[in-house]
Amino acid sequence: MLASSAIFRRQQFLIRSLGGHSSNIHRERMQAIKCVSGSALEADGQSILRAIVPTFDPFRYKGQAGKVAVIGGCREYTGAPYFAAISALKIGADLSHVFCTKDAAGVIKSYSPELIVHPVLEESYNIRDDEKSIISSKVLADVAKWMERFDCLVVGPGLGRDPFLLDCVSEIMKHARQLNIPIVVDGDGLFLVTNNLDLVSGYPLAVLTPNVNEYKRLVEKVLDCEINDQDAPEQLLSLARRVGGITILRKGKCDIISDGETVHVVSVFGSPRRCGGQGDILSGSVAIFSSWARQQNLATGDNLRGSPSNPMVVGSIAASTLLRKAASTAFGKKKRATLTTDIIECLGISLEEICPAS
Ligand SMILES: NC(=O)C1=CN([C@@H]2O[C@H](COP(=O)(O)OP(=O)(O)OC[C@H]3O[C@@H](n4cnc5c(N)ncnc54)[C@H](OP(=O)(O)O)[C@@H]3O)[C@@H](O)[C@H]2O)[C@@H](O)CC1
Ligand SMILES: Nc1ncnc2c1ncn2[C@@H]1O[C@H](COP(=O)(O)OP(=O)(O)OP(=O)(O)O)[C@@H](O)[C@H]1O
Ligand SMILES: [Mg+2]
Repeated sequence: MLASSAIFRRQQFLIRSLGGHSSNIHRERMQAIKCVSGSALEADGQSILRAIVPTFDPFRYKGQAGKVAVIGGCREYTGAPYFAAISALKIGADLSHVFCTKDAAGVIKSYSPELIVHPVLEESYNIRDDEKSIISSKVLADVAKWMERFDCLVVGPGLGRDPFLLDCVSEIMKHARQLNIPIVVDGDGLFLVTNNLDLVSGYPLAVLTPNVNEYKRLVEKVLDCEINDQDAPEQLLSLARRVGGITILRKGKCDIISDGETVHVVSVFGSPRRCGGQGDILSGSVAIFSSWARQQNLATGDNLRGSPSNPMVVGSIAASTLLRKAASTAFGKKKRATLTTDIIECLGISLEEICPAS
């Protein structure tokens, strides 16, 4: 049974209690939220993982376990899109694509023959002003012809901040949204979205995965205030509501997840190493887990019993739980030498310990 129902009802009550009043009662409720952070708000990530990971079935064909695409990878950053895309595969996706710049494509291909790499994005330095309009249309067409096949896009790992490239990515996001394709936004995708909130506002299939820095920019832009660590769940709830009920996974010592309706915390200990790339593993993981949660909802026409009703929230909890377990296992083996690739190598065994393949 997922997420002990008494705890879940209690947290639903606490969240419903957040009404934006400034009364003493409201203050007390805020205190209650603070106190339950890490207890009643703690998600039962392992049960959620067991509920959404598909069983092996000889009648399933390639693609049914998930097809994801990462939009990212430029001259500077080739590791981030690789980490996101390979993590989705290692968890169990059937196909993982990367749409990146021409400079990055050869490098990313050389990391892994498993990834399908499309060298379609362009940066300003490579094109003339009079070419921009035609190239922008071509970039969108090159991605759009694949789009309907994907169960989820991850926008942003290693994308860079070139203005022309980001304009093209905005068009890609608008197209994905028209087709109702879920979008996980991370890294430089968050830079883009924070300055263009309409790209995700009111889209229930969007998940933002900000780190401390990215969250600060988002809070300042949307709520026009500073980060409030005392009332972190409450602030995240307000933020997710303000952006129209999208899901936000705030990364940090505890990962906090909200869609403006519920708040969940994943605080199981991961690793003390803070090497770059762990957030990229997370974004690729959210993509595949939320796809599986969505598939289950669509197949059964129902929510997973006892778990949050929003598949994007379910996928975020699952991803955070697995990443932390894999990071802990990798650190147990490699200690100070633990790197992101070591954590990726531990994704499979960590998932196996929670939900065995047979
Ligand atoms: N191998 C690769 O290819 C990887 C590529 N990556 C890609 O890089 C791109 C940019 O992503 P990002 O994470 O470096 O950008 P952002 O969050 O703006 O940080 C920038 C700077 O802000 C600071 N800072 C950070 N945290 C802070 C804190 N808590 N509190 C205070 N300050 C803090 C810190 O700078 P410092 O102050 O230490 O000099 C940090 O360096 C993006 O595309 C991403 O996907 C990564 O995925 C890694 C692996
Ligand atoms: N202080 C911390 N203690 C424990 N775990 C943490 C801490 N900060 C982050 N994490 C974990 O590391 C994961 C990645 O978060 P992080 O803040 O490093 O993302 P990021 O900065 O976007 O990473 P990347 O280098 O890939 O861009 C999160 O899911 C979280 O579980
Ligand atoms: Mg990041």
